[in-house]
Amino acid sequence: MNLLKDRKDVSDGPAIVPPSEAQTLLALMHARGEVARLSEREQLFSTLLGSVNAVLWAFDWQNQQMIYVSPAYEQIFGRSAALLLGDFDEWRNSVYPDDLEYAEKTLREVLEKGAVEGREYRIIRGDGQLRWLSDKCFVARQGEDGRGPTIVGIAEDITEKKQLEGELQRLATTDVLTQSSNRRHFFDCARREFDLARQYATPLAFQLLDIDDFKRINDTHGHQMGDQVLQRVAQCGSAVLRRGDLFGRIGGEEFALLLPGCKPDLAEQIAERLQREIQRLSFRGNDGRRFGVTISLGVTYLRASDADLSAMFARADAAMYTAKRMGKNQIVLG
Ligand SMILES: Nc1nc2c(ncn2[C@@H]2O[C@H](COP(=O)(O)OP(=O)(O)OP(=O)(O)O)[C@@H](O)[C@H]2O)c(=O)[nH]1
Repeated sequence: MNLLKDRKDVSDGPAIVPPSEAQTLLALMHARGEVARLSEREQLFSTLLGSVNAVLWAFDWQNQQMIYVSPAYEQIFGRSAALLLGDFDEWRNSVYPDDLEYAEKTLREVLEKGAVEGREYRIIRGDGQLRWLSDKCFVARQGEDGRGPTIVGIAEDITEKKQLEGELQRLATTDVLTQSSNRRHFFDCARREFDLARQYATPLAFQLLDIDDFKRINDTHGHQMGDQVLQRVAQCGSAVLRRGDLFGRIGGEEFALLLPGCKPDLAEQIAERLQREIQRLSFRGNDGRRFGVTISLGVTYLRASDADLSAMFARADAAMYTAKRMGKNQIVLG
C-alpha cells in the first residue's frame, strides 16, 4: 500500500490499484471460459469447412503465397495442402495448361475489380483426372501498413455440372438417329460462317444432298432399314469433311454441307467423292438381296449478291431438284 501511495506522490497520475485475489480469480475463470468457447467455435468452423465440398482459400498477394486452404483442397485437387502452402507454384502446376493464362489473368482482375465471380477453369488432380472448378474470389483486406492485400475465394468442383451441360448441348444440337448436326444447329453455325465469308471475302460452298427414292427403300425393306441407310449416308457425309466444314441432317432424307474457304473445283471434288462413297454402300434387304443407294446433289458458291444464307440455300435446293428432274444420281451446280 505504501508503494502505491509513494508512486501516486511521485507521478501525481491516477492511482493504479492492483487486483485483489478474488478479481484475479474471476479474470482467470473468464479467460478459461473464453478459451473453451473459442476452441468450441474453432471445432465448429473446422467441421463446417470439412463438410463443405468446396475449397476455401486465402492468398497473400504481395508474397504470392497461399496462407490458407480448407480440407476440401486435398479431396478436390487430390494433392497435399502442405505443398501448396509451401509453394504457390503447386497451384500453377495443377491448373490445366490451356487454362493457366486465363486463371492467372482472372486472379489479377480480383485486385482491380475487388471481386471476380464464377471464373471457370480446369485442373489436373494429383491422380491425373481432369476436373472443372468455379471460383468466386474477392479482396478480403486491402494492402495497408506495408502489408499486401489478401484475396480469398471459394472454389467449387463443377465437373458433373459441366458434363451435364455438355450432354444437354449435344442433345440440343445433334440429330438422334444419325448423330450429325440437327437442322437448327446446322443453320445457326452456317449463318455465322456465311457472315465471316462475306466479311473477309473468302470462298464458301454449299451443298444439298437428297437420297434418291428413299420412300421406296422404306416401303420395300422397312423403316428400320431406312434408318440404317440414313445412318450410313450420314457417316459418308462426315467422312468427307475437312476441319471447319459443317454437315447436318436438315430434313427426313436430306443433308447439307457448308464448306468454308472452299473454291469451286475443290467443292466439286468433294461432291463427287461423297457421291462415290455413298454409291459404294451396300445393304442386305429382308429377302437377302443386296441393294445400294444413290443421291442427288445441288452445289452452289457464295456470290457477291447473296444478302444472306437463304440465297445460297435456294440455289442449292433448285440445283438439287434439277438433278432429280434430270433422272437423279447426279450433281448439278446452281
Ligand atoms: N426410315 C426413315 N424414313 C424417313 C425418316 N424421315 C423421313 N423418312 C421418309 O423419307 C421418305 C421421303 O420420301 P419422298 O419425299 O417421297 O422422297 P423420295 O422417295 O426419296 O423421292 P425422291 O426425293 O424423288 O428421290 C418418306 O417416305 C418419309 O417417311 C426417318 O427418320 N427414317
